[in-house]
Amino acid sequence: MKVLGLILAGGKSEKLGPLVYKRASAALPIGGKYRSIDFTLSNMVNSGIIKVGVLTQYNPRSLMDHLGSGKEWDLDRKKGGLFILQPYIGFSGEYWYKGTADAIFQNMTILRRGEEDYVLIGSGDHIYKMNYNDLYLYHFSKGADITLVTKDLDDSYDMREYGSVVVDDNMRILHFHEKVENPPSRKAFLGVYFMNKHLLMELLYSTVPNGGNDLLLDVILPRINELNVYAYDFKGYWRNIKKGVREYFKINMDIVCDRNVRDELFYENGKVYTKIKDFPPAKFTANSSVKNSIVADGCIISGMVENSVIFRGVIVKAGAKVENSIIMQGTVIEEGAVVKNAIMDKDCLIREGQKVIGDFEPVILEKRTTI
Ligand SMILES: Nc1ncnc2c1ncn2[C@@H]1O[C@H](COP(=O)(O)OP(=O)(O)O[C@H]2O[C@H](CO)[C@@H](O)[C@H](O)[C@H]2O)[C@@H](O)[C@H]1O
Repeated sequence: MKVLGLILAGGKSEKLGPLVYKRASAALPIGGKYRSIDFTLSNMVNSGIIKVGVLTQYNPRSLMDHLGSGKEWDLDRKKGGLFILQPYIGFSGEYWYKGTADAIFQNMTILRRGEEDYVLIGSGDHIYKMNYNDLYLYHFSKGADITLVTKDLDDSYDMREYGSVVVDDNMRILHFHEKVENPPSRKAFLGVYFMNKHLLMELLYSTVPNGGNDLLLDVILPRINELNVYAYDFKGYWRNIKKGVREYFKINMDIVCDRNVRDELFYENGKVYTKIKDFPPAKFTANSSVKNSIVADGCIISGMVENSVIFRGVIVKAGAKVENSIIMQGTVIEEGAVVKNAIMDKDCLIREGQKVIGDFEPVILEKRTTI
């Protein structure tokens, strides 16, 4: 069975503030060396998908730079491969994507021409590890037209931010309430769809030209009773960086502090692939002290680092302290500086003795800030 992968990566994620001023959320650095999109893209490749279209729109430069030819995911290939699907100016006008359905509709050629029978749609914002083969088997066993991946969310998620799903005893979806004030259940839609490609094409042809631009709200939900739409419960770790700065911070801290999360994301069901950069190994000098942290290649640590994620090429000089923080590539923290509860974007400079201290809400320093 051949499956086409589509990754929605074009939304503007306003809740991430300065972190997405210059990049798409799908390109946000995660866990010391990855970008957010690596997780869904690697899940697809690890599940045997060899053709993937990435739908981009908002701030695509660094995302495209990261994806390149797709070789890191083994997608630079003659059959299949990686397709970056950006809006374009055509003969009869400009075509910004007006929503998720419109984005796919405008790239109908990739659906029409491909030899795949099925399509799996995911998002570049989600951090999880999943083997989609189990989803396919489930879909066929239920005789489903469409299967949506769901999860029973605990109290650490605000259910008002998610689609809330009500199912019958057989997991067929009876009701779907999109981001409502009083969600009827804690079973949330995770933004992953699986269906027959020809069904998707039919649905798009009959919806998008009539002004329905959103895949969930305009294409799927109006037909939820008419089609067999099933929920597939995912039990593993799943979070969405798009939900805000705290969520982004939490995901990184989960990777540092929770062994189960690390095992699940990085040691089960295949690897998470990413763009490799040839930095030398990290160096810890004689007076450094590093506890419960991730430190990437190219770093030179002479100070103290605790409960933090330190990306490539960061320098923490003698006597400096970094605690509960995410420090992105190329930042320099000079002698005696203190950084606590902070997210520092790339190439910042914290001068000798300066303090950058956030509280429950981490303080964010934009790219190339000097303090
Ligand atoms: N014009 C465009 N072109 C290309 N890509 C675009 C796009 N507009 C948005 N996207 C991308 O599509 C994905 C879905 O974004 P949406 O804004 O449609 O929904 P959201 O993630 O808030 O909720 C959805 O996902 C959550 C789970 O995260 C569910 O609970 C909820 O029911 C569901 O609506 C994101 O990855 C986004 O970047």
